Amino acid sequence: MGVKLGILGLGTVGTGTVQLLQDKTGRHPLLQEIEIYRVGVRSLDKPRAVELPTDVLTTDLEAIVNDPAVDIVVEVMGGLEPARSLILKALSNGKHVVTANKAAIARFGAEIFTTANQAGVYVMLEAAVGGGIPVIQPLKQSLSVNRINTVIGIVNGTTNYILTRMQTEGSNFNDVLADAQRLGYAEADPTADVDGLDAADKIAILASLGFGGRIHLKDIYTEGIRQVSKTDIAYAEKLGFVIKLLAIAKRITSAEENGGTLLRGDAATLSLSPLSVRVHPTLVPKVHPLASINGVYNAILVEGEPIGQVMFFGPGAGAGATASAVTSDILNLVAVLKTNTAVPNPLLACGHQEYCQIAPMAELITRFYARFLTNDQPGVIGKLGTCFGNYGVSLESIVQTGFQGELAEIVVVTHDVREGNFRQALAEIRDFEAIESIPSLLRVL
Ligand SMILES: NC(=O)c1ccc[n+]([C@@H]2O[C@H](COP(=O)([O-])OP(=O)(O)OC[C@H]3O[C@@H](n4cnc5c(N)ncnc54)[C@H](OP(=O)(O)O)[C@@H]3O)[C@@H](O)[C@H]2O)c1
Ligand SMILES: N[C@@H](CCO)C(=O)O
Ligand code: NA
Repeated sequence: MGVKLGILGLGTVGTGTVQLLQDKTGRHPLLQEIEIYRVGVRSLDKPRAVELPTDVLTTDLEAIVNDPAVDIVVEVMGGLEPARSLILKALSNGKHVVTANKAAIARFGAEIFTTANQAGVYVMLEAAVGGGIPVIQPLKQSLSVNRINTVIGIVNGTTNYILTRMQTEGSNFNDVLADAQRLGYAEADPTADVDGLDAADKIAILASLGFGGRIHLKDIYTEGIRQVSKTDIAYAEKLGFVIKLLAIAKRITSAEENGGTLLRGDAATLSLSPLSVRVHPTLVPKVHPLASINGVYNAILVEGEPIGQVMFFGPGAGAGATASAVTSDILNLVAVLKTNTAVPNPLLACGHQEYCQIAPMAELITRFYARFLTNDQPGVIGKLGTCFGNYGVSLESIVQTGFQGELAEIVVVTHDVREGNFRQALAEIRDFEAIESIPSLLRVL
């Protein structure tokens, strides 16, 4: 008997998934076991790129998740509701779920995984982060024995495309965004992408898997790329950096907490020490592996002990790539159904109960890049240096190369500093008579 799928949504990802399921030749033989039993959509009148028997397509999505014949529900409709309720209903009805919906998982993961565990079924979400890139299963399975220290990702293709074009063309954010929208690389409402919200959803999921606890989205510091200017991209270039929107989850070591030199903590300390989880544009040294990830591509760098660094790279979106992840999840579940074991596989299930402790941004130890517009007076650089010194902020470089009209432009890169100290220094500097404005402030990897 075949495994019956109820697919919710037949848009980009749903269509890609149906195409993959219908094109079995040369792929894994388990695909033969799968029947596309129902596909739920909003409108039956829309033209579709795939052919399905007439009784398969329906607008009654409730009926799909309540149908006893359906074994696996594939949620590729997106949005928060009714996606959340339909996932919960499917799980309560004893169906496994595959979803590509990072927004729903990042917000409702706690109730979704609790419901799945109570019902003894699995929620698979490989497509939710990094699209086609295998990163969820590697974190859950292949890397599970590692003590994860850092997960850093370029996890939003739209913003990486915009920043790459700004870099290569020397263009403004607004011009590139408008062009990206015209070409279909950015959505009409680009908020979730350009303001970093999509990346925050994704790093919440990755951090939860990497560090073994739940994450409150509200605890993630999130800054998008609207403020990144072509001036900063040009300065970064001169200083040996590119600007990327990074999503970062990092274990803060006890030594960092104490503001001291880095030491590797023991297991007990690591399990208790808080995380830094954040999304922001970042100056990345050109020699760093993430610096060369361009265009719509995504990459996720994981650093763990004992493995060291591993990087996952590939297409973070698109019909075929995302369908690859969705369909691999489906195959995993078909294998589970065929082996018919009553004992849940702890490497497939998500059993986190506790929430991770997230450190406030003021405690972050990082390098900073800052650009100042000042009146061109004697002693300004000296005063900046002295004020930073008073707050324990050590400067790695300070350059004054350009002018913006009458105003001199001074760019500073710091050594590692405590963010709180740096901001205290900046508050004082803002009041200097010679300082006109501080147009940019970016963290440096
Ligand atoms: N696109 C990508 O490359 C990509 C990559 C990774 C993850 N994802 C995730 O995958 C999910 C789907 O994305 P997508 O790009 O495929 O979206 P999409 O093209 O907008 O397709 C959404 C589909 O869901 C159906 N739908 C939506 N709301 C519905 C409702 N209330 N009732 C019935 N049907 C409804 C739509 O029906 P109609 O066709 O009748 O309108 C459509 O078929 C999202 O969670 C997204 O974040 C997408
Ligand atoms: N909007 C997302 C799509 C994949 O989640 C991006 O730009 O990467
Ligand atoms: Na993925």
